[in-house]
Amino acid sequence: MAPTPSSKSVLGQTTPLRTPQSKHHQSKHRPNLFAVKSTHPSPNPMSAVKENPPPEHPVEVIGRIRDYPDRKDKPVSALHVSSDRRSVQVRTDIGYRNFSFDGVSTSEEVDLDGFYKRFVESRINGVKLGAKCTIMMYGPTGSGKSHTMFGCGKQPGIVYRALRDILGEGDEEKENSTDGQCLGFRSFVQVTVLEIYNEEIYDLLSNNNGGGLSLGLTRRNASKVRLEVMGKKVKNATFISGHEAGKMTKEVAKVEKRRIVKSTNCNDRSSRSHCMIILDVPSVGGRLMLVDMAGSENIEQAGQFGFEAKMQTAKINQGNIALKRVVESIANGDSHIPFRDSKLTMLLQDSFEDDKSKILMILCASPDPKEIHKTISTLEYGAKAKCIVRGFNTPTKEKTGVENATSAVVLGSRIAAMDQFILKLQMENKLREKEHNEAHIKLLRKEEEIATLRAKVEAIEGRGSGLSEEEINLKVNERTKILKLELEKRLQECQQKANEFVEVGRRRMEEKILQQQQEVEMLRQRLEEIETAVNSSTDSSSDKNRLHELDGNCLTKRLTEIYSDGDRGIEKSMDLDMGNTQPFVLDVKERDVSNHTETHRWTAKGGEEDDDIVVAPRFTEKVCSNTVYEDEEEGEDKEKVDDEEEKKVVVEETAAPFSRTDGSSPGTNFIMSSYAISPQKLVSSIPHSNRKDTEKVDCKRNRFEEKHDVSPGVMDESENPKDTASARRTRIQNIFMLCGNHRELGQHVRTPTPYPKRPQTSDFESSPVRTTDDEAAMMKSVSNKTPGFGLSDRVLTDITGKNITETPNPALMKRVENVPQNRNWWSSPETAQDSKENNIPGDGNTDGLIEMYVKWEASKENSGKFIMRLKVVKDSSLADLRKLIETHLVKENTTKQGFTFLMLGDPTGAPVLKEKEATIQARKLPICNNQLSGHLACLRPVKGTQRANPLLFSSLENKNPTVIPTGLPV
Ligand SMILES: Nc1ncnc2c1ncn2[C@@H]1O[C@H](COP(=O)(O)OP(=O)(O)OP(=O)(O)O)[C@@H](O)[C@H]1O
Repeated sequence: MAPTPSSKSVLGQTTPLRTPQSKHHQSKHRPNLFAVKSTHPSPNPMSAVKENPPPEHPVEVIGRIRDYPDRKDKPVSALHVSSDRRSVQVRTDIGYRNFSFDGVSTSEEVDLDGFYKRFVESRINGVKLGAKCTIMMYGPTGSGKSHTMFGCGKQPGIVYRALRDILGEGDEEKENSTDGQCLGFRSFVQVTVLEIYNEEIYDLLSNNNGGGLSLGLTRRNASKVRLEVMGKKVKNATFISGHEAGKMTKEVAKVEKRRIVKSTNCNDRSSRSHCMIILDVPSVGGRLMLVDMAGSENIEQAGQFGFEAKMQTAKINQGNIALKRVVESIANGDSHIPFRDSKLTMLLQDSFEDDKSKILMILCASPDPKEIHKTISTLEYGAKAKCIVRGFNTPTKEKTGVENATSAVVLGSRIAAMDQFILKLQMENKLREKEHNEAHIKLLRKEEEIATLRAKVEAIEGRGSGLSEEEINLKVNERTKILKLELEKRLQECQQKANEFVEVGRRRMEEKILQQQQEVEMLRQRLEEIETAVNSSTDSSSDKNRLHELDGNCLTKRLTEIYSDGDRGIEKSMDLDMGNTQPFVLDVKERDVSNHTETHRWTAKGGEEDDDIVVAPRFTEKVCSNTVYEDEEEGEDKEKVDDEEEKKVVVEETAAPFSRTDGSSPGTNFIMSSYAISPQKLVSSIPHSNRKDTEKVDCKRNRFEEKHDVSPGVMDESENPKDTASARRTRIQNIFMLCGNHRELGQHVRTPTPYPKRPQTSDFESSPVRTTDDEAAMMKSVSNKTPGFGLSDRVLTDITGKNITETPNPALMKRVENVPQNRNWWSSPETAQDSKENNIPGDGNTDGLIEMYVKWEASKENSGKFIMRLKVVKDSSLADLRKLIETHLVKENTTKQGFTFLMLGDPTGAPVLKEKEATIQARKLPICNNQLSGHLACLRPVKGTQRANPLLFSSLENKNPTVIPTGLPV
C-alpha cells in the first residue's frame, strides 16, 4: 500500500507521500447526533439545554442553473428564479412547484467567479481558519457539475479557486524572499485526489502502474492505484502538498484529466466516476472536501447498452442513491445512517458527523424543459438535504448526567423539525390540491368543450345522413355516369329519328319528282299527239299554219310556265285543273225524243267569239281516273233511270270530236265522263253559288245550238270523214281549249266564217226583229218539240258551219236527261214587241249604227226576258247606253231600278263598274246571235248583284262525280 500523507506532517513539507490521517479528528470531534433545526421552543427546557447552542444546519443547499451559450435556439427556461435568489419555481404544463434553498444562481446571470464569491468563498475562508467543509456537486448528467467544479479554460472552477484562495496567489516571491522567517504565515496544503468508480476507490495521484484499473475505459494513464477504506478513510492515499497555488493547480489539473469519462447521449464527456479532492490545511486543521459526483441518470436515457454498461451505470447510481438515503436518514433523524451503503458515503461520513464540518450541496440543474423531471428530482433531493439539522455536541463522558435530558431536548427538536416539515408538506399538499382542483375544473371545462364540439361534429355528420365525403362522391359519380349514359342513349335515338325523318322526306321528294316527271312526260306525249294531229292535217292553208304556229307557241309557253317550277308537284296539276275552267266541250246533241232522252256530246271549242258555248272543265289524268270509277256507278244510275223512266241528260263518254283523221280514239285524256243524273239531283248537288253558273251553261248550250244551227245529237266526225276542214278547225280549237288558250286564239284568230243559220229556224229565228206573234209561235213550236231546251230537232253545226249529223253514235250514247225549260232569253214577248216597234234591221252595223238587245240577267226572280232593242252609234259607250235604258225604263213606268252591265265573256261574271262604263264601247258587248244581228246588253239588278266565284270548283270538287259545266253568265 502506498504511503499516505499524514496530518501530522511537518508544515511546509511538500512531498505528497502519505495519506492524510484523521483518526484523531474522529476521536475528538465525532458528532453524537444530528438534530433538526427547530424554531419552536424546546418541549423540555432543561437547564442543560439552555446552556447548549441551538442546532444548526449542517447542510447548506445552493441551486445553480446552467446556461447554453453555444445553442442558437435556447429553450425557454422551465425554471424561474425568485427575486430574492433563494427559491426557484419549476413551471410545467400542469402547474409549478417552488423550491426554497439557501441560494439560487443562474449561469446566465452569474458566472463561475461570481458564483464562487457569493456561495463558496466564505466556506474556503473557514477552511483556512481550520474549519471543515464538504462541497458536493449533485445533479443529473450534463447539468454542469464538472463545469462548476473544475471550470473551463477561461473560468477556473471551485477547485482551483479554492487552492488559490487557500495558498494565496502572487505571494511566492515574497515568501521566498523572507526565506523562512515567514514560514509560520505561509499556507500549506496537502491534496489527495480520489476516484470512486464501480464502488472502487482509485488514487489518481499514484503513478504505480501495477495493480491498477485497466477496464479499457478512457484514461490518461495506464493504471490507477486502488485504495482500501478503513473506517471512514482510505488507506495509503497519495497526496501532494505545497504552498504554491500554481504548482498545485497544475498537478490537480493533470490528475483531473485522468478521470474516467465516456461519451453518452447526455454528455460528450460524461463523468463515469465520483471524484473526491481533499485539501487538508494541516497548519490550522482545516479540511476541504470537493466531491464531483457522477451524473444521476437513467440507463436507457444515457444510451448504455450491454450488461457491463448497465452494471456500470447502476454502480454510479448506487453512490448517488446511497448519498440520498444518508441525507434523508439524517434529515429524518433515523438512528441508523446508511453510510456504509457505498464507498462515497463511507468517505463522506465525517462530513456529516463532524460537528465542525459544513456541507455545501450545490444542486446543478438544466433549464431545458426536456430535463424537467430530473431537475425536479434534484431539487427535491436538495430540499430534503436542507432539512438536515445538527444538534450540539455533548461530551460523552463528562456529560453523562444530563444525557437523558439532552436526549429529550434533541428528540423534542426532532419532533419540532418534523412538525415543521409536516406543516410544510401539508402546505405544499394544500397547494397541490388547490392546483389539482383548478386543474380538475379546467379539465372539466375542457371536457365540456370537447363534448360540445363532438356533439356539433356528430350533428354535422348526422345532417350528412351519416355518409362520408368519399361515399357522397362515389354516389355522385355513379349518378353522373347513369345520367350520361341516358343522355347518350337519347341522343342516339334523336339522331336515329332525325335520320329516319330525313330519309322519309327524301323518299317523298323523290316520289314527287318522279310523279312530276311522269306528268311532264305525259303532257309531252299529249303535246306530241296534238302536234302530230295538227301536222297530219292535209290542209296547208295559211290559217292552218298560223294556227299551228300559234298553237305550238302557246302550248310551249303554257307548259313552260306550268312546269318551270319543279317543286310545285302535284299541286301544279291541281292548279292546272282549277285555274283553267275554260270550256272545251261543245258538241251537244239531243236525241231519242220519243223516249224523252237526250244525248249531249261535248266537243272542244274555243275562241272569245264563242263565249256562249257550253263549257266543261278541263280534266287531267286524275279526273279521268275518277271517271273510270264513276263508270262503275254508271250502271247503277242507268238502272235507276230505267226504273224511274225519267228524262235524263246523258253526258256521253266518248272520244273527242276532234278525233284523229284515222278515226282512232284520241286516248283516255280526252275521254269524258258519262253518267246520268236527274236535273234535280244535278242542281241539288251543285253549290248554291254555282247553280246560276249551271243555268248559264245550259243557256250557253242552247245558244250554241241555235247559233250553229245544229240539231241535237252526237256529232261524230266519223260520220263526215270527208269534211277535213271542219275536223281540223275543231281539232285546232280543241287544242287551244285544252291548253286554256282559247282567249289567245280568239284574239289572234277571228273566224271570218259566219255561223250558218239553223235550217229549222222559225220566223223569229230568221228575222232579227221578231213580232210577238212570231215569238209566241216559235216558242210554241219549240216547246212542243223539246220540253227541255226548246232546241229539239235542231242540228248543231261545227265551228265551220257544217251541219253535224243528228244521228249519234249508238255505242257512245249513254243517257238522256231533261233540261229545264225557260232557259231561252228570247222567249220574252216584250222583247219581240220592242224589236218590232223599233224596226231595227237585223244588220246592226248598217248606217253607222249598231243594234243593242237589252235583257235582264236570268235569275230566280227574273226569267231573263228582253226588255228592249236599241240602236246606237258605233262609238257609243255603255254610259250612253245606260241613259237610253234608264229613259226606256222610266217610259215603261218601270221602277227605276239600278243595274249594272254584265260583260258577257268575262269568266268571273263580274259586272262592269259604273265608273268604267264611259270607257267601254257598246259594240264590245257580245253579239246575240245571227238572227238578231245585234249586241247583247245584259243587265243585273243592283240588289241582286252576285259575283260569281272565279274558282267554281276546287280540286276536291273536280273529283266529284257531278261534273258541272261552267261558263259565262248569259
Ligand atoms: N454554466 C455553464 N456554462 C457553460 N457551459 C456549461 C455550463 N455548465 C455546463 N457546461 C458545459 O456542459 C457540458 C457538460 O457539463 P458537465 O460535464 O459539467 O456536466 P456534468 O454534470 O458533469 O455531467 P456528467 O455527470 O455526465 O459528468 C460541458 O461541456 C460543459 O462545458
